[in-house]
Amino acid sequence: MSVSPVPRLRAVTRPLGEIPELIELADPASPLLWTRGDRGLVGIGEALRLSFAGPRRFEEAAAAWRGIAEAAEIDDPVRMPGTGLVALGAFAFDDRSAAESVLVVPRLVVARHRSAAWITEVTPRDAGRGADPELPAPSPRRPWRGAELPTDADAENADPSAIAAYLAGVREADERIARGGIEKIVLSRQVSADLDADADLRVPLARLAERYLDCWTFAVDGLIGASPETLIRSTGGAVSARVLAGTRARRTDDPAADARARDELLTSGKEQHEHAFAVQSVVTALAPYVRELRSSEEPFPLRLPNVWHLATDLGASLDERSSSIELVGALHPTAAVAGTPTNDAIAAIAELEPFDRGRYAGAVGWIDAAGDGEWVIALRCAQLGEERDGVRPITATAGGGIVAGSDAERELAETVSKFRPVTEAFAP
Ligand SMILES: C=C(O[C@@H]1C=C(C(=O)O)C=C[C@H]1O)C(=O)O
Repeated sequence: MSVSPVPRLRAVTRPLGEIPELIELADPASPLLWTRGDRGLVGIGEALRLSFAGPRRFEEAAAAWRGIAEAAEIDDPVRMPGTGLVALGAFAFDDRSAAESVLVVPRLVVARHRSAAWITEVTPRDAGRGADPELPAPSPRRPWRGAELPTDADAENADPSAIAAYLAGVREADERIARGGIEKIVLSRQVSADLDADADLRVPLARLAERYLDCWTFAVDGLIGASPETLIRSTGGAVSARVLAGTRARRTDDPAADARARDELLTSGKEQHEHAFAVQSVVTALAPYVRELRSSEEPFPLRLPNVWHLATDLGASLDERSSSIELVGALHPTAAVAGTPTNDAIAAIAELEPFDRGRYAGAVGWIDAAGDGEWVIALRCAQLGEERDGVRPITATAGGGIVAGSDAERELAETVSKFRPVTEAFAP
């Protein structure tokens, strides 16, 4: 999409004297949120929405955003990451996806970074200057009835044909890998349910943010989740990323079994090998854009409430002023969510997964006028659809990397663990 004429926006940021409750300020029906621990931002209303599709979606979004940022008048005495003009975004996984990729500029942004808090109002530049933005009152909580996402094969409303298709896909992927030429294919499956159309989406967001402290909890255009995997964080020339690959379910009921699960993950040759693929794919994609790329020496165990992951953190200095969306475009899709080699893995996913991933395994995050921002891989998430007959469909997706010797039933069990953040967040 080309944005012409370029919208001319004014962003006015002012410090806040109190620390706001971000989630409470979110719109209960269409929240815009990005938060982790004592930092984050909530968007209220929309000043501008841009939509992109196809193989050039990242480039087009980066170019459109650069034009909008250059044409904007920004009054920002606070000057921290996320002050001034910001957009939240969500990008589809596949070049051929029917799902829109979007950048949304909220009309109001309320944000905090540790003990600092601020508010930003965005208006058209030609509208004239108004009074300073004021903190709005949160809307009252609505009743919550939730939805039961049938992730277990033996759940009452499970879809046996979808589970059979997933298992057949994993076996076929394993055979293709055994024949050679392709090393890893990430396969996923979907589960759906209906949610009351007037459900208060602050309920699942508060649950995710409270439980998944090491994850970014997000809500952008109906995509809601809490992801542990930082695709790219870019602030003032410093970039970082967190690569995950390798998973074991947590055994929180039995500390000794839980420690064994962690140790097995750390010592498994298969998991270490799969992890190395994923790290290499990020290093190769990032290398042309950065200097002084460094990584944690060995993969470390990342403990989440539902799973253990093998994790590697990367850090580097940005070479030129590439925007965070350009970096996302260069990195996507990593081996963690597609496989290796990338193009063969993407083709295999299109053949073996009987659905469009939409924004699952795409990118979700935010960008500011300088191009800085934070983006995660859209994992542990669900997409809400449009209202029909008083309900909104909710579809969650989870998957895992299939490599030589993967076992289909174990992979199925792993998806159940990966669905947990979302099933528990949306539960009654
Ligand atoms: C594909 C997902 O997760 C990815 C796959 C992992 C794996 O195969 O071990 C681990 C973390 C993520 O990179 C998902 O959560 O749906």
